[in-house]
Amino acid sequence: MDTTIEKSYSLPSTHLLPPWKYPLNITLPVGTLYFPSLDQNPPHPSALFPIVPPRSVILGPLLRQAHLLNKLVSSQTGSGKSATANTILGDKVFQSGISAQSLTKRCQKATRDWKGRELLVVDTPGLFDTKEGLPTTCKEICKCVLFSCPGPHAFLMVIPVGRYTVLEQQTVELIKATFGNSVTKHMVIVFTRREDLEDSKLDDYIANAHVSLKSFIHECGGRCYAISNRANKAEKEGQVQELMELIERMVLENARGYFSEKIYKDIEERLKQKADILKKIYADQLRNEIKLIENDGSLKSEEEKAEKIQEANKRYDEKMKNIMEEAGQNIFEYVFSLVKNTLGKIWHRLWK
Ligand SMILES: Nc1nc2c(ncn2[C@@H]2O[C@H](COP(=O)(O)OP(=O)(O)OP(=O)(O)O)[C@@H](O)[C@H]2O)c(=O)[nH]1
Repeated sequence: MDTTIEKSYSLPSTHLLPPWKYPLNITLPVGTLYFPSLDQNPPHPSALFPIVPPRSVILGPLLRQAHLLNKLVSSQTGSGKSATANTILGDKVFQSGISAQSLTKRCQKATRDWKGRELLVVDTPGLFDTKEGLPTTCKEICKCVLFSCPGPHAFLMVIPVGRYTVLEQQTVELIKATFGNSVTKHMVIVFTRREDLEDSKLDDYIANAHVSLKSFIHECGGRCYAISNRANKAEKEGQVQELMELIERMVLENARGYFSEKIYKDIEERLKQKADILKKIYADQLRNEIKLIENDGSLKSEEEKAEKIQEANKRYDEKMKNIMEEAGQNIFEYVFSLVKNTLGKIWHRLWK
């Protein structure tokens, strides 16, 4: 299985994928799957397939609340976002474990080849963590947004079985404030610690759940799934299959669309514009460089010139390979101000 991870900030390479590839993005605590629309021009790689599969899932550490949980629920650790991401990725890619503090410090993404599809999972750290503060939280959300641009197919809200406190409710409020209310149309609730249900069914658990959880499930169109990240490998793969089927149904219900509201809206366009400008700059640079080499009197033989030109072409190719990442870095401040403006309005109200 091909699993890769990038811990530092970089953009997903979806724009550069050959047409036969279609990645799936996942974000943990809130996971998101999105399908590109078929009339996209040029069509998104995944739009080229008759049955459009989820392209990206963000398995949602969109919200990390470890410090708050520590206040209210002693010895409470993470909800299992990284563990769920690892289950989906089929490998221990992200750090997961018992800790009084959030283990995941930075937004990170990893991809997996799953049944011929590229699955992109975004794991975010301490988001909405007041200990980190608003600027750090905004920065991590920005990375998450850029990782999953032009928008994820699904947000996976990861909650352990037996827990739905005021913290989870606040988290949901924050997600909605950041991404817009329609985010729930792209949301699946993933209950971790499925084994704690023992002989009970998830339906029975939900039937007896607190009204606030029932209402949240209803908002998410009844989409929920119980997962055990402690299951053996074969069982985990079976769970991933079921979860993906659920996500695919949701994506089809959403007219195969990925989540592209609010903050995602013009980011894709800006990314493209910035990338086009950079492409032009680098193409001009290459042309000038080649001209200088051709007219360089100190280079005696044609072989010498050809070698220099080849080197210049190589440098150009390298820049082109990283063009989307560079474009993302260029618009980072813009995305940051978008997120900060939105989140700043509710941050102090929710976390006071
Ligand atoms: N029994 C059981 N334990 C689980 C399950 N999922 C996660 N865990 C455990 O719960 C603990 C926390 O899981 P993480 O994946 O680190 O949780 P997280 O939400 O990413 O946590 P932070 O990154 O610290 O915020 C770890 O010890 C996991 O092994 C599950 O389905 N069953």
